[in-house]
Amino acid sequence: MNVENTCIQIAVMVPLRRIFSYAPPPEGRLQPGMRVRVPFGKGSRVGIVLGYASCPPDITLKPIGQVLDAHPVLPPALQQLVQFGAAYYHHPIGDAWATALPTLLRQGRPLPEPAPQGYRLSIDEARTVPRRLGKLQQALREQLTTNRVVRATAIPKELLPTLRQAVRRGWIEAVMEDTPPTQATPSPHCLNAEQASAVTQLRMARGFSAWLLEGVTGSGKTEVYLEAIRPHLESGAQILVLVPEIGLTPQLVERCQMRFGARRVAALHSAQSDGERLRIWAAAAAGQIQVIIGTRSAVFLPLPRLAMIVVDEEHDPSFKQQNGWHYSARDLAIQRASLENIPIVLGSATPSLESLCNAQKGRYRHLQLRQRATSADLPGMTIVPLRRENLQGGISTTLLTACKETLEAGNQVLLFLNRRGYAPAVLCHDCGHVVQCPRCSAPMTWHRQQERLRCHHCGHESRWPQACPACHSAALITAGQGTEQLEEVLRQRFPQTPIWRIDRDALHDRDALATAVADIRQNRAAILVGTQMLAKGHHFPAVTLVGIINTDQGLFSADFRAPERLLQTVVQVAGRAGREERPGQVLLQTHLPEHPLLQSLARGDYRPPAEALLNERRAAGLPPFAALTLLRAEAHQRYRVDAFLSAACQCVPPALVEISGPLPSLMERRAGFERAELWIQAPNRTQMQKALNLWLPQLAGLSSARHVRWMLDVDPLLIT
Ligand SMILES: Nc1ncnc2c1ncn2[C@@H]1O[C@H](COP(=O)(O)OP(=O)(O)OP(=O)(O)O)[C@@H](O)[C@H]1O
Ligand SMILES: [Zn+2]
Repeated sequence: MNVENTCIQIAVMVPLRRIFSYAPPPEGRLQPGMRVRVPFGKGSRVGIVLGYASCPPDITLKPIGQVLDAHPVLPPALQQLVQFGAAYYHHPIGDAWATALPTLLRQGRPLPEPAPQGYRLSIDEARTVPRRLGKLQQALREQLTTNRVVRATAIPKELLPTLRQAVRRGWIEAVMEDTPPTQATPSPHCLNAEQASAVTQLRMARGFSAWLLEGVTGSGKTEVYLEAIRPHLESGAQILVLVPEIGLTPQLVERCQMRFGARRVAALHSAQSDGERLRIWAAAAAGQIQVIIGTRSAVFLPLPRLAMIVVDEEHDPSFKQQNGWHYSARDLAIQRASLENIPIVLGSATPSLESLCNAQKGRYRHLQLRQRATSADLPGMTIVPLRRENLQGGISTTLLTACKETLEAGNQVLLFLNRRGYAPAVLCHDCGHVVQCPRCSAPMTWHRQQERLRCHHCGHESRWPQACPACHSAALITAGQGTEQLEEVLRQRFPQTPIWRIDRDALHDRDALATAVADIRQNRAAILVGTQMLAKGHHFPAVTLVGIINTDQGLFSADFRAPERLLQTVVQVAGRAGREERPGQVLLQTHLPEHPLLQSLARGDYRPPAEALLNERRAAGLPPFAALTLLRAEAHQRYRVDAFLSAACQCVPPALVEISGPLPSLMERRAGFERAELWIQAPNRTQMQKALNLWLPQLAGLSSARHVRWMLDVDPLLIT
């Protein structure tokens, strides 16, 4: 007789592509989404209950070690989201769960009880209160009433033990949720017609719908989000705002707190301690926080009364995780909105080509803000041809003159250069040899302040070489400029002017950036030199001149998305100029003044060059007009990488996809690993998924797979 056994399926938090079966505990039924500790290998691991299944009777199952939760840690919709994301990006389910949960929960710590918001006398106080009250009890009772919640912080410290005892006895009750809901302050501005129309449409949205809010820099997109979410907050609902970087959270948190009250708004990001993150996570999950502003992983935050999701700067590549689970938080946010049947808004001045395409196809509703919200005009853009120009530290005379005039008028200058360090390369003046990272196929960057050569890819460091490794000459020189050098040149030219350098070396953390931003806003004439960090979302009222030092970097890259990113960066950086009364101007330094992309960009609008790039993608059969996946392999020996990729090529399901490769990666060597990849192209995502589902089990079974590290990047964003 063939009697089937029941087993329980567990996503164990390890990077293995399989689900594990255990014997169910004798009593109590476990629910999907609960954490358990299970015996695994020689030790134990935390895992997530996926469900019950039947298994053959001849298998002996190990019992589950310990049940960690009384309830699922994520609600059903988010369990589905993790499941979907693991399947779509073909990532091990256990590791996907580990990524979705805060570190302490992943380690098996108990879910903290959320702290009560306040206290009141319970309704049957008359029945439960002791007949004779002590002095402290009397004092406590005088503080409280039945119909009003008194905040925990308002109760004197010496009464707290008495309070706890009273709660246990039942004559005082702890209130977990705030009532009544927020009284939000309306916008201090009178919204213009386009803003008002966007707000009206968003407020009317019911059920799932995706909206692209395309608004030029300074058009008041944030104001639109705030006004669109206000009625939700007033009715007690929750809003999730995803931002690409923690650097952008402080200003947004501050703006939201001013409007909706400090306690209603919180940020969740990687700079917080594990304990702090868990506390915020639990408070949000208990419905105590109404607006949560977070980076990538906040997309998995449980929010019982979620009414709308906002993804700000949706074009930003930081939404895509670059290691481990390669998920796009923006794309999963859309999936989440659909699962929870709520609207989602993607906002940007420079929408990604994917989102533009979705808007054109009618998959997203398109909202546009074509004018700046203040009376300011968008800055004019001028191309500065560099050929034959006299350059000082990479700055042309034209740009230097413009800096001088701007400073003399008491305004601020922002110079953008997306390269940290003093110089991006060190080379031999005699033989031309470039000093390479010994572990990567990339030159070392010179950091003069620390007197170190550093590899920006693997972190390898060394001293300035005593002689050229190739010809032993001592004539080593730096080549090219980084922000450190730019700062130095400017200090010589403008010794009286305050200069801020804003990059990861100068400002280590979020607080340093926030302080710098605040100082800059207070100051008059000043120069800001910075990388990407400076480009995003900041509002500097006194900046009237923006200079882009090295426009051409993005035109030579082998990454097919580089021109799109160049376009977005230039428009975003340019958008920092002339945001208030004083008009702004932007100077683009380039060796390729006739380049059609730059010509089109210099006319000021994002859309025409973006459309041109979309046409190129269509012609080349690249995303968003096709689905793309990368299979990358790494090993210490190149032949192992090639053997695996060639074998992988052989078992591709025919006719579903097209394969190019094996091709060496853009960085052929990184951190000591040889790297190569296959490019898999399909006409659409459905076909791609079909092919990957057939292909992946075979890949894992290849004997050559044991000698390489391999990973799939579905919808790759940054090609490295
Ligand atoms: N209707 C309005 N009238 C006047 N000022 C406004 C209005 N709406 C927004 N502003 C102001 O304009 C400035 C820019 O607004 P906001 O930061 O919302 O723009 P944004 O589109 O999000 O900007 P960016 O994308 O460039 O970072 C802010 O100082 C804001 O207070
Ligand atoms: Zn390196």
